[in-house]
Amino acid sequence: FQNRRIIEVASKIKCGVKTYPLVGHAYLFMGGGVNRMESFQRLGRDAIKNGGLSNFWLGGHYYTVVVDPVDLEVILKTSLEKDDIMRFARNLIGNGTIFAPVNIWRPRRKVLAPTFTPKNLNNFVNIFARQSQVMVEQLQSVEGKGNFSVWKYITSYTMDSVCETALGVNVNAQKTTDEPFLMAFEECCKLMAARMLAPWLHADAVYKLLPQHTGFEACKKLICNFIDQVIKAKRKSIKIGETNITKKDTTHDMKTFLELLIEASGGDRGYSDLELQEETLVIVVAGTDTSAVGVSFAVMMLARHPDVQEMVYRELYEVFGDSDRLITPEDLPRLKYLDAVVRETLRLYPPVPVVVRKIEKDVQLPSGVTLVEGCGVLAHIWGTQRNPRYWGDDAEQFRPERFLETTLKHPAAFMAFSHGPRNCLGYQYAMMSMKTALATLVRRYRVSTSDMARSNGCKPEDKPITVTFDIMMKDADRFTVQLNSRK
Ligand code: HEM
Repeated sequence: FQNRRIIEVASKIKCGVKTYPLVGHAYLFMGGGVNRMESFQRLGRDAIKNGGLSNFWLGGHYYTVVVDPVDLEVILKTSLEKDDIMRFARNLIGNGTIFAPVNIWRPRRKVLAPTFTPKNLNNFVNIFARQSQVMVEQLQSVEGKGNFSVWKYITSYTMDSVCETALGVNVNAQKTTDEPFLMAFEECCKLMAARMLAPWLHADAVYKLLPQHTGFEACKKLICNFIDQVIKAKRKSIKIGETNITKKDTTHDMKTFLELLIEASGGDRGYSDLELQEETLVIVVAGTDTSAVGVSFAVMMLARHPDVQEMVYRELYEVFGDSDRLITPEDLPRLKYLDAVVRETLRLYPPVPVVVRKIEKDVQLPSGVTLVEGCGVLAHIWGTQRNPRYWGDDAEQFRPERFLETTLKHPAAFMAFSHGPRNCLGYQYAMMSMKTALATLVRRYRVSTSDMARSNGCKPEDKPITVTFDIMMKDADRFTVQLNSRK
Protein backbone atom coordinates (compact mmCIF):
# COMPACT_ATOMS: atom_id res chain seq x y z
CA PHE A 1 0.00 0.00 0.00
CA GLN A 2 2.81 2.40 0.96
CA ASN A 3 4.60 1.56 -2.29
CA ARG A 4 1.46 2.37 -4.25
CA ARG A 5 1.30 5.81 -2.65
CA ILE A 6 4.98 6.41 -3.43
CA ILE A 7 4.50 5.34 -7.05
CA GLU A 8 1.60 7.82 -7.25
CA VAL A 9 3.88 10.64 -6.04
CA ALA A 10 6.53 9.61 -8.57
CA SER A 11 3.98 9.70 -11.39
CA LYS A 12 3.09 13.33 -10.60
CA ILE A 13 6.71 14.56 -10.86
CA LYS A 14 8.43 14.82 -14.22
CA CYS A 15 11.89 13.32 -14.71
CA GLY A 16 13.78 13.70 -17.97
CA VAL A 17 16.41 11.09 -17.08
CA LYS A 18 15.88 7.53 -18.31
CA THR A 19 15.11 4.79 -15.79
CA TYR A 20 15.45 0.98 -16.17
CA PRO A 21 13.55 -1.91 -14.56
CA LEU A 22 15.00 -3.13 -11.21
CA VAL A 23 17.99 -0.77 -11.05
CA GLY A 24 15.96 2.41 -11.60
CA HIS A 25 18.50 5.22 -11.96
CA ALA A 26 21.27 3.43 -10.04
CA TYR A 27 23.17 3.01 -13.32
CA LEU A 28 23.78 6.79 -13.22
CA PHE A 29 25.98 6.41 -10.18
CA MET A 30 28.18 3.58 -11.45
CA GLY A 31 31.78 4.48 -12.23
CA GLY A 32 33.86 6.92 -10.24
CA GLY A 33 33.26 10.16 -8.35
CA VAL A 34 33.21 12.33 -11.49
CA ASN A 35 30.43 10.24 -12.93
CA ARG A 36 28.49 10.36 -9.65
CA MET A 37 28.68 14.15 -9.51
CA GLU A 38 27.74 14.52 -13.19
CA SER A 39 24.63 12.47 -12.46
CA PHE A 40 23.70 14.66 -9.50
CA GLN A 41 24.17 17.73 -11.70
CA ARG A 42 22.00 16.20 -14.41
CA LEU A 43 19.21 15.56 -11.91
CA GLY A 44 19.57 19.10 -10.48
CA ARG A 45 19.33 20.67 -13.94
CA ASP A 46 16.34 18.48 -14.73
CA ALA A 47 14.59 19.76 -11.58
CA ILE A 48 15.35 23.39 -12.52
CA LYS A 49 13.91 22.76 -15.98
CA ASN A 50 10.76 21.18 -14.51
CA GLY A 51 10.06 24.16 -12.23
CA GLY A 52 11.72 22.88 -9.04
CA LEU A 53 11.22 19.10 -8.80
CA SER A 54 12.57 15.94 -10.39
CA ASN A 55 12.96 12.40 -9.09
CA PHE A 56 14.90 9.15 -9.29
CA TRP A 57 14.88 5.53 -8.12
CA LEU A 58 17.92 3.97 -6.51
CA GLY A 59 16.93 0.34 -7.02
CA GLY A 60 13.58 0.12 -5.21
CA HIS A 61 14.06 3.29 -3.17
CA TYR A 62 12.39 6.47 -4.36
CA TYR A 63 13.75 10.07 -4.05
CA THR A 64 12.22 13.41 -4.94
CA VAL A 65 14.84 15.94 -6.06
CA VAL A 66 14.10 19.49 -4.86
CA VAL A 67 15.79 22.72 -6.06
CA ASP A 68 13.19 25.26 -4.99
CA PRO A 69 13.93 26.97 -1.64
CA VAL A 70 10.21 27.52 -0.92
CA ASP A 71 9.57 23.76 -0.97
CA LEU A 72 12.89 23.02 0.71
CA GLU A 73 12.14 25.27 3.65
CA VAL A 74 8.99 23.25 4.40
CA ILE A 75 10.75 19.89 4.00
CA LEU A 76 13.78 20.83 6.09
CA LYS A 77 11.60 22.22 8.90
CA THR A 78 9.23 19.27 9.08
CA SER A 79 11.33 16.23 8.12
CA LEU A 80 14.36 15.93 10.36
CA GLU A 81 15.14 12.24 9.92
CA LYS A 82 18.07 11.51 7.57
CA ASP A 83 17.38 9.02 4.82
CA ASP A 84 18.32 5.37 5.49
CA ILE A 85 21.18 5.69 2.99
CA MET A 86 23.08 7.65 5.66
CA ARG A 87 23.33 4.53 7.84
CA PHE A 88 26.64 3.81 6.11
CA ALA A 89 28.05 7.06 7.47
CA ARG A 90 26.98 5.88 10.94
CA ASN A 91 29.44 3.02 10.54
CA LEU A 92 32.12 5.61 11.21
CA ILE A 93 30.47 8.18 13.49
CA GLY A 94 28.01 5.92 15.32
CA ASN A 95 25.26 8.02 16.88
CA GLY A 96 27.14 11.33 16.60
CA THR A 97 24.87 14.36 16.02
CA ILE A 98 25.29 14.67 12.29
CA PHE A 99 23.79 11.36 11.12
CA ALA A 100 21.97 10.18 14.28
CA PRO A 101 18.28 9.19 14.28
CA VAL A 102 16.10 12.07 15.50
CA ASN A 103 15.47 10.67 19.02
CA ILE A 104 19.23 10.58 19.66
CA TRP A 105 20.02 13.71 17.60
CA ARG A 106 17.69 16.04 19.54
CA PRO A 107 19.37 15.83 23.00
CA ARG A 108 22.83 15.67 21.42
CA ARG A 109 22.26 18.86 19.42
CA LYS A 110 21.07 20.56 22.62
CA VAL A 111 24.42 19.81 24.25
CA LEU A 112 26.57 20.57 21.19
CA ALA A 113 24.91 23.81 19.99
CA PRO A 114 25.85 26.02 23.00
CA THR A 115 29.55 25.18 22.54
CA PHE A 116 29.56 27.36 19.38
CA THR A 117 29.21 30.66 21.28
CA PRO A 118 30.79 33.81 19.79
CA LYS A 119 33.23 33.90 22.73
CA ASN A 120 34.47 30.36 22.08
CA LEU A 121 34.67 30.98 18.34
CA ASN A 122 36.65 34.19 18.82
CA ASN A 123 39.12 32.25 20.96
CA PHE A 124 39.58 29.77 18.12
CA VAL A 125 40.63 32.52 15.67
CA ASN A 126 44.04 32.60 17.37
CA ILE A 127 44.48 28.97 16.38
CA PHE A 128 43.25 29.57 12.81
CA ALA A 129 45.69 32.48 12.49
CA ARG A 130 48.67 30.51 13.79
CA GLN A 131 47.87 27.40 11.74
CA SER A 132 47.31 29.41 8.55
CA GLN A 133 50.71 31.01 9.12
CA VAL A 134 52.17 27.48 9.11
CA MET A 135 50.27 26.87 5.87
CA VAL A 136 51.77 29.86 4.04
CA GLU A 137 55.23 28.88 5.26
CA GLN A 138 54.74 25.35 3.91
CA LEU A 139 53.60 26.84 0.60
CA GLN A 140 56.96 28.56 0.19
CA SER A 141 58.34 25.30 -1.22
CA VAL A 142 56.02 25.52 -4.27
CA GLU A 143 56.13 29.28 -4.77
CA GLY A 144 57.25 30.27 -8.29
CA LYS A 145 57.54 26.61 -9.37
CA GLY A 146 54.53 26.22 -11.66
CA ASN A 147 51.54 23.88 -11.29
CA PHE A 148 50.85 22.24 -7.94
CA SER A 149 47.83 20.93 -6.03
CA VAL A 150 46.88 23.29 -3.21
CA TRP A 151 44.54 20.67 -1.67
CA LYS A 152 47.15 18.92 0.47
CA TYR A 153 48.21 22.21 2.08
CA ILE A 154 44.69 23.35 2.81
CA THR A 155 43.26 20.05 4.04
CA SER A 156 46.16 19.67 6.46
CA TYR A 157 45.57 23.28 7.63
CA THR A 158 41.91 22.47 8.40
CA MET A 159 42.84 19.13 9.98
CA ASP A 160 45.38 20.84 12.26
CA SER A 161 43.03 23.62 13.28
CA VAL A 162 39.98 21.38 13.76
CA CYS A 163 41.98 18.89 15.87
CA GLU A 164 43.41 21.69 17.97
CA THR A 165 40.05 23.37 18.57
CA ALA A 166 38.18 20.08 19.06
CA LEU A 167 40.70 18.04 21.00
CA GLY A 168 43.44 20.43 22.08
CA VAL A 169 46.00 18.37 20.18
CA ASN A 170 48.27 19.60 17.44
CA VAL A 171 48.40 16.64 15.05
CA ASN A 172 50.94 18.51 12.91
CA ALA A 173 49.40 17.28 9.68
CA GLN A 174 50.93 20.26 7.87
CA LYS A 175 54.45 19.22 8.70
CA THR A 176 54.01 15.47 8.28
CA THR A 177 54.00 13.76 4.91
CA ASP A 178 51.04 11.39 4.46
CA GLU A 179 49.71 12.03 7.98
CA PRO A 180 47.98 8.69 8.82
CA PHE A 181 44.92 10.23 10.50
CA LEU A 182 44.24 12.42 7.46
CA MET A 183 44.83 9.56 5.01
CA ALA A 184 42.54 7.22 6.96
CA PHE A 185 39.87 9.86 7.05
CA GLU A 186 39.99 10.51 3.28
CA GLU A 187 39.83 6.81 2.55
CA CYS A 188 36.78 6.32 4.82
CA CYS A 189 34.90 9.14 3.02
CA LYS A 190 35.67 7.64 -0.40
CA LEU A 191 34.50 4.18 0.63
CA MET A 192 31.31 5.50 2.26
CA ALA A 193 30.33 7.56 -0.82
CA ALA A 194 30.91 4.61 -3.16
CA ARG A 195 28.78 2.30 -0.98
CA MET A 196 25.86 4.72 -0.45
CA LEU A 197 25.15 5.06 -4.15
CA ALA A 198 25.59 1.39 -5.06
CA PRO A 199 22.52 -0.59 -3.90
CA TRP A 200 24.39 -3.86 -4.64
CA LEU A 201 26.86 -2.97 -1.85
CA HIS A 202 24.16 -2.17 0.73
CA ALA A 203 23.71 -5.64 2.27
CA ASP A 204 26.17 -6.07 5.17
CA ALA A 205 26.49 -9.79 4.45
CA VAL A 206 27.85 -9.01 0.97
CA TYR A 207 29.95 -5.98 1.90
CA LYS A 208 31.72 -7.84 4.71
CA LEU A 209 33.21 -10.23 2.17
CA LEU A 210 34.82 -7.43 0.17
CA PRO A 211 38.28 -5.84 0.53
CA GLN A 212 36.56 -2.44 0.83
CA HIS A 213 35.12 -3.54 4.17
CA THR A 214 38.54 -4.57 5.49
CA GLY A 215 40.00 -1.24 4.33
CA PHE A 216 37.19 0.73 5.94
CA GLU A 217 37.50 -1.08 9.28
CA ALA A 218 41.29 -0.55 9.38
CA CYS A 219 40.91 3.20 8.75
CA LYS A 220 38.06 3.47 11.28
CA LYS A 221 40.16 1.73 13.93
CA LEU A 222 43.03 4.15 13.42
CA ILE A 223 40.74 7.19 13.70
CA CYS A 224 38.81 5.94 16.75
CA ASN A 225 41.94 4.80 18.63
CA PHE A 226 43.49 8.21 18.20
CA ILE A 227 40.43 10.07 19.49
CA ASP A 228 39.95 7.58 22.30
CA GLN A 229 43.50 8.16 23.54
CA VAL A 230 42.97 11.93 23.59
CA ILE A 231 39.70 11.57 25.54
CA LYS A 232 41.29 9.29 28.12
CA ALA A 233 44.20 11.71 28.56
CA LYS A 234 41.80 14.64 28.87
CA ARG A 235 39.68 12.89 31.53
CA LYS A 236 42.85 12.10 33.47
CA SER A 237 44.16 15.65 33.25
CA ILE A 238 40.81 17.05 34.41
CA LYS A 239 40.92 14.68 37.41
CA ILE A 240 44.36 15.85 38.43
CA GLY A 241 43.34 19.46 37.97
CA GLU A 242 45.20 20.40 34.78
CA THR A 243 43.23 22.50 32.33
CA ASN A 244 45.02 21.81 29.11
CA ILE A 245 46.56 18.53 28.00
CA THR A 246 48.89 19.99 25.44
CA LYS A 247 50.18 23.10 27.13
CA LYS A 248 53.27 22.86 24.94
CA ASP A 249 51.22 23.12 21.76
CA THR A 250 48.32 25.38 22.62
CA THR A 251 49.39 28.81 23.63
CA HIS A 252 45.99 30.18 24.53
CA ASP A 253 43.91 29.80 27.60
CA MET A 254 40.81 28.58 25.83
CA LYS A 255 38.53 25.57 26.07
CA THR A 256 38.43 22.94 23.34
CA PHE A 257 35.17 21.39 22.10
CA LEU A 258 36.08 18.26 24.04
CA GLU A 259 36.34 20.20 27.32
CA LEU A 260 33.18 22.15 26.54
CA LEU A 261 31.32 18.92 25.79
CA ILE A 262 32.47 17.25 29.00
CA GLU A 263 31.21 20.28 30.93
CA ALA A 264 28.00 20.82 28.96
CA SER A 265 26.94 17.16 29.19
CA GLY A 266 27.32 17.18 33.00
CA GLY A 267 31.01 16.50 33.76
CA ASP A 268 31.76 13.05 35.18
CA ARG A 269 28.08 12.12 35.16
CA GLY A 270 27.63 13.38 31.61
CA TYR A 271 28.66 11.75 28.34
CA SER A 272 30.35 8.33 28.36
CA ASP A 273 33.69 7.94 26.58
CA LEU A 274 31.87 6.49 23.57
CA GLU A 275 29.45 9.42 23.37
CA LEU A 276 32.36 11.86 23.65
CA GLN A 277 34.22 9.98 20.95
CA GLU A 278 31.20 10.16 18.63
CA GLU A 279 30.63 13.87 19.22
CA THR A 280 34.25 14.92 18.82
CA LEU A 281 34.44 12.77 15.70
CA VAL A 282 31.42 14.69 14.37
CA ILE A 283 33.37 17.94 14.70
CA VAL A 284 36.42 16.45 12.99
CA VAL A 285 34.42 14.79 10.19
CA ALA A 286 32.01 17.70 9.66
CA GLY A 287 34.65 20.40 9.98
CA THR A 288 37.76 19.23 8.14
CA ASP A 289 37.05 18.39 4.51
CA THR A 290 34.08 20.77 4.21
CA SER A 291 36.11 23.87 5.06
CA ALA A 292 39.12 22.61 3.09
CA VAL A 293 36.93 22.24 -0.01
CA GLY A 294 35.51 25.74 0.56
CA VAL A 295 38.97 27.33 0.82
CA SER A 296 40.36 25.33 -2.11
CA PHE A 297 37.52 26.31 -4.47
CA ALA A 298 37.91 29.93 -3.32
CA VAL A 299 41.62 29.77 -4.22
CA MET A 300 40.65 28.45 -7.68
CA MET A 301 38.13 31.29 -8.09
CA LEU A 302 40.73 33.90 -7.10
CA ALA A 303 43.17 32.40 -9.60
CA ARG A 304 40.57 32.49 -12.38
CA HIS A 305 39.40 36.01 -11.54
CA PRO A 306 42.48 38.23 -11.02
CA ASP A 307 40.28 41.34 -10.73
CA VAL A 308 38.46 39.77 -7.76
CA GLN A 309 41.78 38.74 -6.21
CA GLU A 310 43.02 42.32 -6.54
CA MET A 311 39.91 43.64 -4.75
CA VAL A 312 40.48 41.12 -1.94
CA TYR A 313 44.11 42.19 -1.66
CA ARG A 314 43.16 45.89 -1.54
CA GLU A 315 40.67 45.22 1.25
CA LEU A 316 43.36 43.32 3.17
CA TYR A 317 45.81 46.15 2.62
CA GLU A 318 43.31 48.61 4.12
CA VAL A 319 43.09 46.48 7.27
CA PHE A 320 46.69 45.28 7.65
CA GLY A 321 48.79 47.72 5.62
CA ASP A 322 52.38 46.42 5.31
CA SER A 323 52.32 44.70 8.70
CA ASP A 324 52.92 40.95 9.05
CA ARG A 325 50.86 40.65 12.23
CA LEU A 326 48.57 37.65 12.74
CA ILE A 327 44.84 38.02 12.07
CA THR A 328 42.66 38.70 15.12
CA PRO A 329 38.93 38.06 15.67
CA GLU A 330 38.27 41.81 15.33
CA ASP A 331 39.74 41.86 11.78
CA LEU A 332 37.32 39.30 10.35
CA PRO A 333 34.07 41.35 10.29
CA ARG A 334 36.00 44.10 8.45
CA LEU A 335 36.76 41.75 5.54
CA LYS A 336 33.38 42.18 3.87
CA TYR A 337 34.44 41.65 0.26
CA LEU A 338 36.35 38.50 1.21
CA ASP A 339 33.19 37.34 2.96
CA ALA A 340 31.24 37.81 -0.29
CA VAL A 341 33.93 35.91 -2.22
CA VAL A 342 33.65 32.95 0.15
CA ARG A 343 29.84 32.93 -0.04
CA GLU A 344 29.84 33.20 -3.85
CA THR A 345 32.32 30.30 -4.00
CA LEU A 346 30.13 28.19 -1.70
CA ARG A 347 27.10 29.07 -3.83
CA LEU A 348 28.64 27.76 -7.06
CA TYR A 349 30.74 25.01 -5.44
CA PRO A 350 28.95 23.85 -2.28
CA PRO A 351 31.26 21.37 -0.48
CA VAL A 352 28.16 19.31 0.44
CA PRO A 353 26.21 19.42 -2.84
CA VAL A 354 23.19 17.40 -1.63
CA VAL A 355 21.63 16.38 1.68
CA VAL A 356 18.98 13.73 2.19
CA ARG A 357 15.85 13.41 4.30
CA LYS A 358 13.29 10.68 4.90
CA ILE A 359 9.60 11.61 4.87
CA GLU A 360 7.96 10.07 7.94
CA LYS A 361 4.69 12.02 7.84
CA ASP A 362 3.03 13.25 4.63
CA VAL A 363 4.17 16.77 3.71
CA GLN A 364 2.23 19.07 1.40
CA LEU A 365 4.68 21.23 -0.55
CA PRO A 366 3.83 24.85 -1.45
CA SER A 367 4.36 23.87 -5.12
CA GLY A 368 1.35 21.56 -4.83
CA VAL A 369 2.76 18.01 -4.58
CA THR A 370 2.29 15.97 -1.40
CA LEU A 371 5.28 13.83 -0.43
CA VAL A 372 4.14 10.70 1.39
CA GLU A 373 5.62 8.59 4.17
CA GLY A 374 8.53 6.48 2.92
CA CYS A 375 9.71 8.90 0.19
CA GLY A 376 13.34 9.97 0.24
CA VAL A 377 14.17 13.61 -0.50
CA LEU A 378 17.33 14.84 -2.16
CA ALA A 379 17.68 18.46 -1.03
CA HIS A 380 19.74 19.56 -4.01
CA ILE A 381 21.99 22.34 -2.66
CA TRP A 382 24.00 22.58 -5.90
CA GLY A 383 20.83 22.96 -8.01
CA THR A 384 19.11 25.37 -5.61
CA GLN A 385 22.10 27.68 -5.60
CA ARG A 386 22.18 27.77 -9.41
CA ASN A 387 18.44 28.13 -9.83
CA PRO A 388 17.96 31.22 -12.08
CA ARG A 389 14.55 31.84 -10.53
CA TYR A 390 16.32 32.92 -7.32
CA TRP A 391 19.75 33.95 -8.65
CA GLY A 392 18.92 35.56 -12.00
CA ASP A 393 20.10 34.85 -15.53
CA ASP A 394 23.73 35.17 -14.45
CA ALA A 395 23.31 32.37 -11.87
CA GLU A 396 26.19 30.41 -13.43
CA GLN A 397 28.61 33.37 -13.23
CA PHE A 398 31.04 33.97 -10.38
CA ARG A 399 30.08 37.45 -9.14
CA PRO A 400 30.78 38.06 -5.41
CA GLU A 401 29.15 41.51 -5.59
CA ARG A 402 25.74 39.85 -5.64
CA PHE A 403 26.16 39.19 -1.90
CA LEU A 404 26.86 42.88 -1.26
CA GLU A 405 24.20 44.38 -3.52
CA THR A 406 20.94 42.71 -2.56
CA THR A 407 19.39 40.51 0.07
CA LEU A 408 18.50 36.92 -0.73
CA LYS A 409 15.27 36.35 -2.63
CA HIS A 410 14.50 33.57 -0.14
CA PRO A 411 16.30 32.64 3.11
CA ALA A 412 16.91 29.09 1.82
CA ALA A 413 18.15 30.21 -1.63
CA PHE A 414 21.70 30.12 -0.23
CA MET A 415 21.95 26.84 1.64
CA ALA A 416 25.56 25.66 1.52
CA PHE A 417 25.18 25.14 5.28
CA SER A 418 21.70 23.67 4.79
CA HIS A 419 18.60 25.16 6.43
CA GLY A 420 16.18 24.54 9.29
CA PRO A 421 16.61 22.94 12.74
CA ARG A 422 19.17 20.43 11.47
CA ASN A 423 21.39 22.91 9.65
CA CYS A 424 25.16 23.15 10.06
CA LEU A 425 26.23 24.03 13.60
CA GLY A 426 29.70 25.03 12.42
CA TYR A 427 28.53 27.76 10.01
CA GLN A 428 30.24 30.67 11.83
CA TYR A 429 33.26 28.56 12.78
CA ALA A 430 33.74 27.58 9.13
CA MET A 431 33.39 31.14 7.84
CA MET A 432 35.97 32.37 10.37
CA SER A 433 38.43 29.57 9.61
CA MET A 434 38.06 29.93 5.82
CA LYS A 435 38.40 33.72 5.88
CA THR A 436 41.48 33.53 8.10
CA ALA A 437 43.18 31.01 5.80
CA LEU A 438 42.37 32.95 2.63
CA ALA A 439 43.37 36.31 4.09
CA THR A 440 46.71 34.91 5.29
CA LEU A 441 47.35 33.35 1.89
CA VAL A 442 46.45 36.40 -0.23
CA ARG A 443 48.48 38.76 1.97
CA ARG A 444 51.58 36.76 1.08
CA TYR A 445 50.98 35.29 -2.39
CA ARG A 446 49.34 35.94 -5.73
CA VAL A 447 47.56 32.84 -7.09
CA SER A 448 47.11 32.17 -10.76
CA THR A 449 45.59 29.44 -12.89
CA SER A 450 47.43 26.28 -13.86
CA ASP A 451 48.84 25.81 -17.35
CA MET A 452 46.05 23.29 -18.03
CA ALA A 453 43.37 25.91 -17.32
CA ARG A 454 45.05 28.28 -19.78
CA SER A 455 45.30 25.71 -22.59
CA ASN A 456 42.76 25.20 -25.41
CA GLY A 457 42.72 28.91 -26.19
CA CYS A 458 39.71 29.66 -23.97
CA LYS A 459 39.81 32.10 -21.06
CA PRO A 460 40.57 30.23 -17.81
CA GLU A 461 37.41 31.52 -16.14
CA ASP A 462 35.34 29.99 -18.96
CA LYS A 463 36.92 26.55 -18.72
CA PRO A 464 34.50 24.29 -16.82
CA ILE A 465 35.83 22.76 -13.60
CA THR A 466 35.37 18.99 -13.50
CA VAL A 467 34.03 18.04 -10.09
CA THR A 468 33.89 14.72 -8.29
CA PHE A 469 31.68 13.41 -5.45
CA ASP A 470 32.97 11.48 -2.44
CA ILE A 471 30.56 12.76 0.26
CA MET A 472 32.10 16.16 -0.47
CA MET A 473 32.23 17.72 -3.93
CA LYS A 474 35.84 18.37 -4.99
CA ASP A 475 37.81 19.47 -8.04
CA ALA A 476 38.73 16.33 -9.98
CA ASP A 477 42.14 17.88 -10.80
CA ARG A 478 42.88 18.32 -7.09
CA PHE A 479 42.75 22.12 -7.12
CA THR A 480 45.81 22.76 -9.27
CA VAL A 481 47.06 26.37 -9.35
CA GLN A 482 50.30 28.39 -9.40
CA LEU A 483 51.67 30.67 -6.70
CA ASN A 484 53.98 33.68 -6.64
CA SER A 485 55.17 35.75 -3.74
CA ARG A 486 53.81 39.33 -3.58
CA LYS A 487 57.16 40.64 -2.33
C1 HEM B 1 32.38 25.17 4.48
C2 HEM B 1 32.26 24.43 5.56
C3 HEM B 1 31.02 23.66 5.93
C4 HEM B 1 29.93 23.35 5.17
C5 HEM B 1 29.68 23.70 3.72
C6 HEM B 1 29.04 22.59 6.01
C7 HEM B 1 27.82 22.08 5.61
C8 HEM B 1 27.03 21.26 6.40
C9 HEM B 1 25.85 20.61 5.92
C10 HEM B 1 25.29 20.71 4.51
C11 HEM B 1 25.33 19.91 6.96
C12 HEM B 1 24.14 18.97 6.90
C13 HEM B 1 22.89 19.63 7.35
C14 HEM B 1 21.65 18.86 6.98
O1 HEM B 1 21.64 17.64 6.89
O2 HEM B 1 20.65 19.54 6.78
C15 HEM B 1 26.18 20.13 8.10
C16 HEM B 1 25.96 19.61 9.36
C17 HEM B 1 26.79 19.83 10.44
N1 HEM B 1 27.95 20.55 10.44
FE1 HEM B 1 28.72 21.60 8.90
N2 HEM B 1 29.60 22.45 7.24
C18 HEM B 1 30.81 23.10 7.24
C19 HEM B 1 31.69 23.21 8.29
C20 HEM B 1 31.47 22.74 9.56
C21 HEM B 1 32.37 22.91 10.67
C22 HEM B 1 33.71 23.64 10.59
C23 HEM B 1 31.81 22.29 11.75
C24 HEM B 1 32.33 22.15 13.14
C25 HEM B 1 33.38 22.73 13.62
C26 HEM B 1 30.53 21.74 11.32
C27 HEM B 1 29.66 21.07 12.13
C28 HEM B 1 28.48 20.50 11.70
C29 HEM B 1 27.60 19.73 12.57
C30 HEM B 1 27.82 19.44 14.05
C31 HEM B 1 26.54 19.31 11.77
C32 HEM B 1 25.36 18.45 12.22
C33 HEM B 1 24.17 19.31 12.57
C34 HEM B 1 22.97 18.49 13.01
O3 HEM B 1 22.71 17.42 12.46
O4 HEM B 1 22.29 18.95 13.93
N3 HEM B 1 30.37 22.04 9.99
N4 HEM B 1 27.22 20.96 7.72
